Amino acid sequence: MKDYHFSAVLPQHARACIQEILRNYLVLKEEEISLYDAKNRFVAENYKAIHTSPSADVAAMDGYAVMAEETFDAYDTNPKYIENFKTVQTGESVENFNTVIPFEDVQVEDGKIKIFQSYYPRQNVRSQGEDIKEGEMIIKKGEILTFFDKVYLKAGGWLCVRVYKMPKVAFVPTGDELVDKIEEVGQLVEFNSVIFSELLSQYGFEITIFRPVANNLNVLKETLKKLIDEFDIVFVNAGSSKGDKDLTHEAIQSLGKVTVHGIAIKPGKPTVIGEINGKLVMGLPGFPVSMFFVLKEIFLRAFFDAYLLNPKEKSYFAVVERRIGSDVGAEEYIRVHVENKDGKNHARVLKRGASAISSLKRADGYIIVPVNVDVVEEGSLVEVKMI
Ligand SMILES: Nc1nc2c(c(=O)[nH]1)N[C@H]1C(S)=C(S)[C@@H](COP(=O)(O)OP(=O)(O)OC[C@H]3O[C@@H](n4cnc5c(N)ncnc54)[C@H](O)[C@@H]3O)O[C@H]1N2
Ligand code: MOO
Repeated sequence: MKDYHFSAVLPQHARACIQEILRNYLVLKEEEISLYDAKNRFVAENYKAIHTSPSADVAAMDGYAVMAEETFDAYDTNPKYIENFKTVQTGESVENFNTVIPFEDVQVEDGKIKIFQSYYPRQNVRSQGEDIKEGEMIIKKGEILTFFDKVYLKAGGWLCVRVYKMPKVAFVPTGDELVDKIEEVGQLVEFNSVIFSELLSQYGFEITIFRPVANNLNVLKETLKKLIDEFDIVFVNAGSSKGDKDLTHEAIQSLGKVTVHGIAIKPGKPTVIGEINGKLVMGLPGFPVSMFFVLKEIFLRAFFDAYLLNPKEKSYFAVVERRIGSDVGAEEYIRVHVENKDGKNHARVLKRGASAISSLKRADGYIIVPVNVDVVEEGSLVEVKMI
């Protein structure tokens, strides 16, 4: 008789299993690419600024570079003529002067400039190294390149950057009911591939999405056998729990080894972690919200830790609007809408069902309720991880 019983390991154990499999075969390669192509990539080296910016004290306005001290006794009823000056454009070195008077503030008479006020030293001057100093750390090995990291790298003298080549991953949806467009009652649109692709492309994974595979053990096994040679990691979606048509566990077990079936998380419990020919194969739950959290909180966290990568994820703090109950025995991921009222962030819990993507669409983020916590009291301050 089929075993319908479901056990579950702690999330940290599941992550450790993923890391152990990965460490045995997957070394991240590196490549050097143009900064302009380095979208969502992790750098493979420390980067320090090669030059200082600005490289000298420069004018912040078009005008006349002068010594501020020569202007101190000038005011509107006591204008003063200055002979010692240099005409400068914005960004040009002020050389031996320390202040810039904008063109529009002076009158030029007989090769001298007539000024009507005093100026303080360094007025309208950008100091050497004000933005970037030679040798300053711009980005550390393992960090993801953000928008302004790249601007900073270019300003600091780098045109190309060494980044990690992320693994080639395959996404295989399973289920007879899945189609791209509904033509018959009972069919469902396959959209989990969009979640997979959007999420993993944020971190530069090389993603291939396959057409849905039928609920047939032999077909699934043949598919996995083929893909495991070509890809670094294979993800099978749906069929990961213990229904009669849930074949992921059996397919992986018969071709390799299953190390985890069931993780103490909610949603996302029916997850399979295994290996075929030494490579990681994961069975992700079919419900979209469950799949999202398994990828984000189990797979990606394990992956980033294994390769010392820092995705620079953002979170903020909010006050819980109403008491939240949670199951003891499962780490729970609760979607929240966050609103700022009277200068304070308030988190309101959204629908908790794992089948409805509307809760993810409306969510600003989610909070993590640890395995051993059953209540988060109203008014508690919680960390909201951004989606
Ligand atoms: N007897 C039990 N039944 C279920 C359990 C359990 O513990 N015992 N767990 C429930 C939980 S929790 C989840 S989560 C789901 C996930 O299980 P499966 O991975 O086996 O997923 P399926 O049943 O095959 O599919 C669930 C649902 O998701 C739809 N789906 C699947 N793939 C896609 C896709 N690519 N795009 C869009 N939607 C997809 C599928 O049509 C189903 O409606 O199991 C519970 N059952
Ligand atoms: O794991 Mo299921 O994902 O609880 O809905």
